[in-house]
Amino acid sequence: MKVFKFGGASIKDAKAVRNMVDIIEIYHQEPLLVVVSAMGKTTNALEVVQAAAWENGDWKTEWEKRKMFHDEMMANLFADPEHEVFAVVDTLYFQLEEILQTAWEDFNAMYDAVVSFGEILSSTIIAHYINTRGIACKWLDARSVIKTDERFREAWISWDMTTQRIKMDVPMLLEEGMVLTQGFIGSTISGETTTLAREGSDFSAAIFANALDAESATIWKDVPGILNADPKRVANTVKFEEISYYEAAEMTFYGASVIHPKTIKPLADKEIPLLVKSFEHPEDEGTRIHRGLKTAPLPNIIFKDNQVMMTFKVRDLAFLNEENLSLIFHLLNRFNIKLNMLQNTALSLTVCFDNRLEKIQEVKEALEDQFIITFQEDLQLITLRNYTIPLVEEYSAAHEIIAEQKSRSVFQLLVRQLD
Ligand SMILES: Nc1ncnc2c1ncn2[C@@H]1O[C@H](COP(=O)(O)OP(=O)(O)O)[C@@H](O)[C@H]1O
Ligand SMILES: N[C@@H](CC(=O)OP(=O)(O)O)C(=O)O
Repeated sequence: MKVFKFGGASIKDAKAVRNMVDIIEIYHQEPLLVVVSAMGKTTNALEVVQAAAWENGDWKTEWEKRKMFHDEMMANLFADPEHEVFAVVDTLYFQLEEILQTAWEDFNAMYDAVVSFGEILSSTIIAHYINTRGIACKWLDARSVIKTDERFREAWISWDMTTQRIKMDVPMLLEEGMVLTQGFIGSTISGETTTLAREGSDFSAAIFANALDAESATIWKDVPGILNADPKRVANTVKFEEISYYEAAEMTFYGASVIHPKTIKPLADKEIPLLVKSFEHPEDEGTRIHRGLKTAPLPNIIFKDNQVMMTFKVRDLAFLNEENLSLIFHLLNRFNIKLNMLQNTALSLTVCFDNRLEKIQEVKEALEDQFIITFQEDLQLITLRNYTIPLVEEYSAAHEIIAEQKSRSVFQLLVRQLD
């Protein structure tokens, strides 16, 4: 069996959804599980709705716009205005409005309950539409099989339970037709909705592929495959025909946003190839990520925006020893901060991480007694993997460099973010 994943860009309007189903039509004769994300920018919109509702502000204006977006999508896809999908989606709207009017104690739990509706709505509409195209399609609520802990907004998978449930439920459904489910969402043991962190639908596809021992997982994107850089930022990019799991894992770690970083491991563990293909040109080869390549890795350029650099300096002239370092790392881990670069001297440690709301304040409050803490925002991290000297010179000359670091294959420049 195969697993496909279609992200927000591939289902951003009715034309895109029709194109997605054209692709499915080619493959649905063999067992197929399809994971979808929310349509277009719905997740961003629902984040705004939820934040407004949390503050008892005006959530209705943005929500009405999102409802209209989905209504227009359905009007475009379903010729029959009496089609049952309209009533089903109305019920979902009603459920979400109830959630938005509930008094929540935990911001993150409320976030997951609300934002997950992006995927629930898209999968409901698309499953009905696929059926109208004469393809048998079973809708699966991913929350019934993807089980997680209670870290709302960035939940961790309970692997044993998830694998067991997928193995128990999905093969039966696949006997009746293709299965359509949601990326990004799961639930706790007690049934509360969780999400796997932004852009987590690629990871969901990898989880399903792993549990079902799929022959391959295909992620359909608006690019021809994995390129040596984001084509939105760099001209004349080159597509990789194939790369190793190792290369792909490193690229995503440093911030190549084409695939979610957690996607690679579940596939590599079972040696399931990952194909990244263009939904605009489905006949083209795309990029194949698999095991054991001997080819020399090519240079690639990766950008990470909105970085903060933080320096911890000892308060006396005692050196920054292992005990100090472990205290800092322990707290960074507790606040779920992933370091993108780090440097140390005898008296200080400098780290760089994604500048997310409240993180700087949390770290400062926790460690200010022990260290002098300074920080600088609005930075960009540029990672040049398998770099060449001319590439380093080109990027160094074009930016104001705040810090830099190099190893044998990776050159990192922390620079002031250009507008
Ligand atoms: N190395 C890269 N190769 C290809 N695309 C990249 C790369 N790095 C970043 N991207 C960006 O990833 C985008 C596709 O990912 P994303 O927008 O998350 O898709 P979706 O949300 O539809 O799953 C591309 O449009 C491109 O701008
Ligand atoms: N809809 C979620 C999950 C996701 O992965 O989306 P996409 O596949 O469009 O990146 C998000 O926007 O974060």
